[in-house]
Amino acid sequence: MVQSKVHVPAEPGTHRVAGREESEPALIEVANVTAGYENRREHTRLIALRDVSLQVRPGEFLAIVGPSGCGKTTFINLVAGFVKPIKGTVRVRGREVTGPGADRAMVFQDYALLPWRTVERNIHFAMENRRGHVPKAQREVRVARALDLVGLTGFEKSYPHELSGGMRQRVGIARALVTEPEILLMDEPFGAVDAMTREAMQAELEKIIVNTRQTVVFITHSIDEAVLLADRIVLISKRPGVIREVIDVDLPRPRFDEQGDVKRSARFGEIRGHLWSLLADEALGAKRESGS
Ligand SMILES: Nc1ncnc2c1ncn2[C@@H]1O[C@H](COP(=O)(O)OP(=O)(O)OP(=O)(O)O)[C@@H](O)[C@H]1O
Repeated sequence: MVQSKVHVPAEPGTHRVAGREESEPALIEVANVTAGYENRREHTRLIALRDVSLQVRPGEFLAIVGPSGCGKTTFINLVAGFVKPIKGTVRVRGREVTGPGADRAMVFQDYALLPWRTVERNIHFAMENRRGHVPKAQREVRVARALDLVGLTGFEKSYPHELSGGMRQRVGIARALVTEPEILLMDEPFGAVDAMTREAMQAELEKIIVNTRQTVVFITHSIDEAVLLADRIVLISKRPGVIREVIDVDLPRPRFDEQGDVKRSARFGEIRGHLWSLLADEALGAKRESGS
């Protein structure tokens, strides 16, 4: 495995968010994982990730970036329990992941809402399919709280087709939050919304996780989004994916304010520039290999 940790020196006065110190035991532990997909018809196997090891601390916001097809979704699906490793182990709180569980919830890029259900019924749906019965009164309270967190109070009776893309994605986030999972897995959640909505949703997500203190694994194709949201950024190189670099983002929080100070800071520019050059290098490497 190629795993280096670049040291982009920290600015004096910046600090880590409480509860995210290096010494804390890992919440998610991915150890020497190789994962891929069988093609039964052709008796072949595609290796998507090779010998990946990574630990995520409780309350940490981890962003995953890398070229298309490098295995980002495969990584998140391993943690979700949708994909099983060929080699290695994935553990959450020390217990091996053998399938999906109530401690993890996924937010998908395409919202994955049920069109025939109202907003509140879509959110209830997440609790209907969980082991461990939540009493009805408590379910109502949880739905109201999740809607409040994503700023959708008042839209309980609306149907998905009556909402904008950004609002639909907020329903997707509320549906993940309502089960009160320890870990939020987000696969390019803002990829389908316009730039303005995306910024607003990034700010909202930061507020939510400050409130809930959830651990987040977040896939994005946007360098700015990764730097704005993450405590650490993992760069996966082209297939078969290996971890090329892990970057600490030591920008102070909250990172979203009316003046947009963080985005204008020299430190933001430094980290962004570093990530850009790594990704450009990946893209050039892929071009060289394909001979174009
Ligand atoms: N269900 C599947 N069956 C077969 N191959 C798959 C399957 N899912 C993914 N792959 C392959 O595994 C590799 C990694 O895919 P993955 O979706 O994890 O990449 P990604 O980094 O998330 O890509 P993107 O950024 O384009 O979403 C790709 O070559 C893809 O074609």
